[in-house]
Amino acid sequence: MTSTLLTGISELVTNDPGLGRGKLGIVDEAAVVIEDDAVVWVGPAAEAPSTDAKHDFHGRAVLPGFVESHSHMVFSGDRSEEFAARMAGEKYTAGGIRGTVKHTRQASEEELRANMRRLLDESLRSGTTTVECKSGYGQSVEAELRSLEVARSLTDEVTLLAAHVVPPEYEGDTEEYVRVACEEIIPRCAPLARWIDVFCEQGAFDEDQSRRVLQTGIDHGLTPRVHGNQLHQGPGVRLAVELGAASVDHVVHIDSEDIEALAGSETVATLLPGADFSTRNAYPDARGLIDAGVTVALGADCNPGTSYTTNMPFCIAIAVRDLHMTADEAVWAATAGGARALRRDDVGVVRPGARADLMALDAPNHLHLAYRPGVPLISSVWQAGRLKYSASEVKHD
Ligand SMILES: N=CN[C@@H](CCC(=O)O)C(=O)O
Ligand SMILES: [Zn+2]
Repeated sequence: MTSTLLTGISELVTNDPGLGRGKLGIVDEAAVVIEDDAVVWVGPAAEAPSTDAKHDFHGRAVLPGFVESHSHMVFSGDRSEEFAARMAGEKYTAGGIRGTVKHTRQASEEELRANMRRLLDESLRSGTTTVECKSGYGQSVEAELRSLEVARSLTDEVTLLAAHVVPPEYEGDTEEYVRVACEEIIPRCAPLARWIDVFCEQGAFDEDQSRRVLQTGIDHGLTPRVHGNQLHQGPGVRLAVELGAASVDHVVHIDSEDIEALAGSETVATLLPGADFSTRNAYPDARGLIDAGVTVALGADCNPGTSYTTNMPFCIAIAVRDLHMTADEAVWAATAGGARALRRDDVGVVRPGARADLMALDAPNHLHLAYRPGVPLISSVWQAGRLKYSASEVKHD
């Protein structure tokens, strides 16, 4: 077993208040020792133990890799025209998902896998080392099975989004599609997933239909997560809390009772500001949620309809500028918050025993993630103890 000392760290974000300052557990002039895929030591560089090898970050800030707890990366097709129409004044509706269902059903498994791999590589280059991925653009037994096979070949965090939209063959008969989802899709697909999700929204699935889908998933061993309150005030948040969901995601159109329900629960509120940006939706009341004691995660929500970005630093910048989160809150939400939303304690933190998922910034501290929006600050990314990405240098001839 080779031990490697990571040193030259101007500021280390550990997300463990027992290791350093504040909620981010910051250690200045820090070092980290990794062995195989795990962190084995964290502390001030001056106290670092001797190791077999050494890597110098030359004064960069180092953080845990981002934990993306909400993505839809198994799809085919392009909806740039829909985006352009929205920017020209059209409203986003759940119906746009059907176009992606059509293309995804027509694509080969290899095409779907190549597309997801491309998006995962893109995520990694912007610092993301853990990615949850949903099905939901198949909406038939065969197409959902294929989507889940693709997702689980590339990530451990796989979600069966059995009810994302009513597919064209059941148009006008949502009840019949919910029956198919509960009696056919979920029983066949559940062994391939960890989570069950539903789009609880006007134009998608109502409270009762969403409850049946989630409960069927629970009966088949899956843990619920919910798309709720994205486009309208509705029952999503309260349903998520009632069923003990790990997370309710979007939570834009909420009231004080929703906040109260979340504050007294184990359900994380996952904010997806990239989707609100690209749909010209309102932004969620992050301050109201955080100040009430709700655990908040940030996700990029990569999907072809509402948020075709994998870039967590972009979401952090919006969260700070427009959701009025502090940079510390936004960085925590994109790392430890995402881990909470996935009920994981081995990622989103840098402490002994955690998986060695780290990123170095071309910056002296984490504030630069919000302070320098749009700038590719990610200098290198380590996943499970291996250097997976290193930014190339500009050539000066
Ligand atoms: N809101 C539902 N699902 C996706 C959008 C899917 C789509 O438009 O293709 C989301 O998280 O924003
Ligand atoms: Zn989504």
